[in-house]
Amino acid sequence: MGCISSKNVSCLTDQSVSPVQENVPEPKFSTNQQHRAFVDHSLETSHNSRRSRRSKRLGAGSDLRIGVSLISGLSHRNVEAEQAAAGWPAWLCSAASEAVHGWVPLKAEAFQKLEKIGQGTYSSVFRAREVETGKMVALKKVKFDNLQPESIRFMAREILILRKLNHPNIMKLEGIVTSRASSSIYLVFEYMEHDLAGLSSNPDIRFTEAQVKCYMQQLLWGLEHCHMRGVMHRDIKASNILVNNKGVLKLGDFGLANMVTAKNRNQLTSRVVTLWYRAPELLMGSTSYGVSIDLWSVGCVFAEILMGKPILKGRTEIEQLHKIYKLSGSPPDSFWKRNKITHATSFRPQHTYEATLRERCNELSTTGVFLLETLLSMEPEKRGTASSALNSEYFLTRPYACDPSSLPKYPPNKEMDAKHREGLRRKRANIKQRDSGVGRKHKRPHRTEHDPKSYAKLPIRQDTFEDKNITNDASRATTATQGNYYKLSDLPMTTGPASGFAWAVKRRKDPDNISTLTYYQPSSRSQLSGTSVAFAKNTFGLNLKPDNDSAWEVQGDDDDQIIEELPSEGKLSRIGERYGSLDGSGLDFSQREEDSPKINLEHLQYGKQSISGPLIFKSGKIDEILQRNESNIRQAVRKSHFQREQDDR
Ligand SMILES: Nc1ncnc2c1ncn2[C@@H]1O[C@H](COP(=O)(O)OP(=O)(O)OP(=O)(O)O)[C@@H](O)[C@H]1O
Repeated sequence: MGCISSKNVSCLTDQSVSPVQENVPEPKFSTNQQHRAFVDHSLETSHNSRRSRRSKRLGAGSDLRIGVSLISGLSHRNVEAEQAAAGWPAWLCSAASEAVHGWVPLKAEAFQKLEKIGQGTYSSVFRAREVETGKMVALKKVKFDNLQPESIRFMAREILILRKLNHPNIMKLEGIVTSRASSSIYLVFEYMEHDLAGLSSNPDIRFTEAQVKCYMQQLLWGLEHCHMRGVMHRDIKASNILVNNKGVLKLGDFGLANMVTAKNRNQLTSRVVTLWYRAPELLMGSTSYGVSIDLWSVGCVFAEILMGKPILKGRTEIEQLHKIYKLSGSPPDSFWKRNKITHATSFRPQHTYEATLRERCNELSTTGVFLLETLLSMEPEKRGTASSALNSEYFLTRPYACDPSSLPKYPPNKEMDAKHREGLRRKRANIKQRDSGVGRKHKRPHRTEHDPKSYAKLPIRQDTFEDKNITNDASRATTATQGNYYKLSDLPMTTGPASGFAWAVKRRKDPDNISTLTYYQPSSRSQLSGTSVAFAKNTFGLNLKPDNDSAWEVQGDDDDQIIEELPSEGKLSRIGERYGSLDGSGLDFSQREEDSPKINLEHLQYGKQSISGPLIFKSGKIDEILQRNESNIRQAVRKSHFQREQDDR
């Protein structure tokens, strides 16, 4: 698909600086050979055009690093003036002019905004009709603070990365809607009817092996393109994989994506990827990971479309890791020696786990199991690459991947629709329960299967550290012990009443004696994490039994009531993550992420309270923390509701 119609619009006005070949019909291919030919050709074109752009000293939008230096070579004032004349808002030109270089903004009147079709952590997505052509598009309203250059620059990073990519299996940015007077922007994408989360969770849809191969192949083609262009996606999950009615799959949401550069290789943040899809090295706090984290996520998606539900649904980082061990087997001794993991002892399970992947995927062909095992290897280097996955036996043996056009036309069913259905189901269940007078007081609704965001994002909600060296649960625990500091997230967490964590409620009832803070189980389905136990023991001298591995696990796959209360706190922490790599020096993709200054959430649009701010306090002030935390939770919930109302407008 080319640009939005050229009259209203305007993607790239200057074709010589176009980062992508605009207005070129999208290539279609259904075999690996056709795809390979496309990749070879596009890489060649890209290298040639880069060379010519470099020599012309133009082309800021295409090669991001070149872009930055070229822009800085030009007079910033001139560029800004030119962009302002083109209709871009001043705040955007001054903070991230390279993101829109060579483009002119689309006008809001060119689109008729229809219903809301998606709600992400950083965005609200609407279906819209392009007035002139009647074409359906998706308008993604990105959340950021236009008064904060850092916030603008990180929003702009998504634009720059999207402009760098050009592939039929990658969501293409078709334009940007804004105006000189506007404080917001909308990214314009082709409208996609489905996402893989919605399709795979639909009990009426069961994919054949040829269909699974078709989706997986398209996903891997798209990912191969990203990796070849040096882009790590860092948020691959079923809901970010969109599918249209022609059976074409596109990888979307590049909001957490980053470039792989020599400079940033060892300085990335580990707080990326939604928990259920997060690779073990990230859970262990790695800051020097590579594109193989995306392959792990692809493995999780592969299993999800085979099984109809996410395969690794942890609620905390440590529980996620434990579920991984149970699925892929605990790593051998050599793993710990070779990978030199800080605080390895905290991550090592007490028991050896045999892999259970084969049993869980017993309907999958041998070649499929082999590919899945490869993608879900504990050791990043054993996961291979997107290209090696595409060349695996799985795709080369019968039944071959079907042609996308032969895929059925599914009824609308996105992650969002699944949530709607779940909402209706809950309402009906509540009414029934109320009418029959059965059930607990204040019973909270259950979360849909496909809502990893709420709890998947929970564990990383408190990632603003006093000590920049603290990068994971284990190190938090250690530092806490040494420095007499602790974090709330290191304490045991159980389900409980809306007013706070169950253990916290129990603690309040007995405020004088902290050592009575024992393992709290009654109404809970979640239990203590191993790290929490060790931490509590070290810090408070508490004996928080049980001390076996099963304590890591949340019993059952059902939801956790208290976590239900926290979406906006999770949201804030994701914003913290996203903006956590700022150094105020512009859109330099090589900048350190791990060392970045703490994000000041106060300026974000959610309010002035530092909801997910530092939660490291001197020990002995537990009541203060509990109170503060509970009031933060309540505020976060109120703000989340308010924000949702605003977003819906
Ligand atoms: N082009 C599109 N067509 C149809 N729906 C879309 C499109 N792009 C996004 N959506 C819907 O909007 C949702 C949110 O979009 P997106 O994932 O880009 O936002 P985000 O704020 O980065 O979300 P997240 O919290 O998942 O990181 C998607 O899950 C999807 O259902």
